[in-house]
Amino acid sequence: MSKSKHKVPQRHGETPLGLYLHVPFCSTSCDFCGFYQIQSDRKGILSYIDGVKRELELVDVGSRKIDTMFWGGGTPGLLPAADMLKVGSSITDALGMPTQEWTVEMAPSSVKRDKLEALKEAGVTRISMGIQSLNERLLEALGRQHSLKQIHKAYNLIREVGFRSVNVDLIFAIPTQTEEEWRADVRGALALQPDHLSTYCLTFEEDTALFIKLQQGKVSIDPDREARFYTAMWEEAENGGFQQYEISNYARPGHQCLHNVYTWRMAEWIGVGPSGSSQWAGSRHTNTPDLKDWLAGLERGERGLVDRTELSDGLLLEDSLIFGLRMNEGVDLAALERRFGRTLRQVAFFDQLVEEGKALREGDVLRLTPEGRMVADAVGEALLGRFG
Ligand SMILES: C[S@@+](CC[C@H](N)C(=O)[O-])C[C@H]1O[C@@H](n2cnc3c(N)ncnc32)[C@H](O)[C@@H]1O
Ligand SMILES: C[S@@+](CC[C@H](N)C(=O)[O-])C[C@H]1O[C@@H](n2cnc3c(N)ncnc32)[C@H](O)[C@@H]1O
Ligand code: SF4
Repeated sequence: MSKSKHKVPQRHGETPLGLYLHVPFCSTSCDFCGFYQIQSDRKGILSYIDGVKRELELVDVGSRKIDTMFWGGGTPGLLPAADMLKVGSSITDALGMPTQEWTVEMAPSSVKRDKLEALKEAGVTRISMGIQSLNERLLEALGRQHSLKQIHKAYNLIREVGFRSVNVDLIFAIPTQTEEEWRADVRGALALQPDHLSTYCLTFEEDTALFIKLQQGKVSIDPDREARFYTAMWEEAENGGFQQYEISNYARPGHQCLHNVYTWRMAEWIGVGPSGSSQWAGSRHTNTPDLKDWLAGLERGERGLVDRTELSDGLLLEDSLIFGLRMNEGVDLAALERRFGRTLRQVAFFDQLVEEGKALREGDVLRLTPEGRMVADAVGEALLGRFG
């Protein structure tokens, strides 16, 4: 596979604009999950649908179109088909259809034919399914509701209805998981023949069941084991013909998640729904995470924003470098110089990364080597504050 085939086209002119919709409902609470989610009930769902419509009335994008849309959660796929269609048309009536990509996250237990058909009819192009593992014991260790049988059934149904791209998510370094079990999970996921694979190292999020186990000393974190699992995944994915395009993401050519790529390139996005985050209109801001608080704010005619940070060129440059270096395409220092008016091609820190074998320089492009990608978090931390 040639590298060029993996390139995401660069947009010229306007910065791409994305819309993220947070759907906070779940039917269960997984032991690892720190995302804002609540148990679904009819009253909550109806007030949410109304809230999304109201929030969109407060978002003014002028004549701009949205390029990508991502419905994450929570479990967007938990909404009944008719409700998904209502939310979808509130968005497309207000902002138009996304011009390039529309992803909806589904958990295997929420996948139903009528929902998939409704989503396809509405214009969804990409389904992302959190399978997490193909090992029943590990699914249980994660507190997941679905079985292996449900994964296969849900995946086959998604393929039958037919979407342009299908992603599956896997988690690794789960307590008690062996390296061979992890390799088997990657091979098993690739055998499904998805277009995209996301692999996440298990993180212990505060207030989750697994975090409590960590505090009680019942499970532990081993960075060396995580590094071994990371390398194993890399080998298995490459053997299976998948190329990494970002630290956690692999895709067949032409199937990278554009919504994510644009956020890593520091484009603009608007987050709608409780806990939705935006990079928009000169600031980074997050909606209040609580459904009731979010609705109360909308009643008063406001989006209830918390954590507001004004965007500065320094912040955007720093994040363009941190997130850009996590992608295999790396960063084009000359392009960033043009965008931010800063000298970047002669920065000693980048030369040092090259000397240490952590990065490669090809003309104006700086990208991490495999060794560099293993320590991408540390590289990112070292970049903090350098350009602010
Ligand atoms: C918003 S979540 C959930 C999507 C969907 N509700 C589901 O469970 O299938 C998106 C993905 O993030 C990953 N994830 C969430 N919490 C994680 C954690 N603590 N450690 C590693 N990966 C995590 C999982 O792979 C999950 O599928
Ligand atoms: C975790 S990623 C990818 C999930 C999956 N692996 C895939 O490939 O579809 C989900 C996307 O949702 C966005 N996202 C997640 N939570 C968000 C929030 N609260 N506000 C805004 N965007 C969010 C992330 O920035 C990212 O672009
Ligand atoms: S992983 Fe998905 S299904 Fe599980 S609690 Fe989190 S959002 Fe809900």
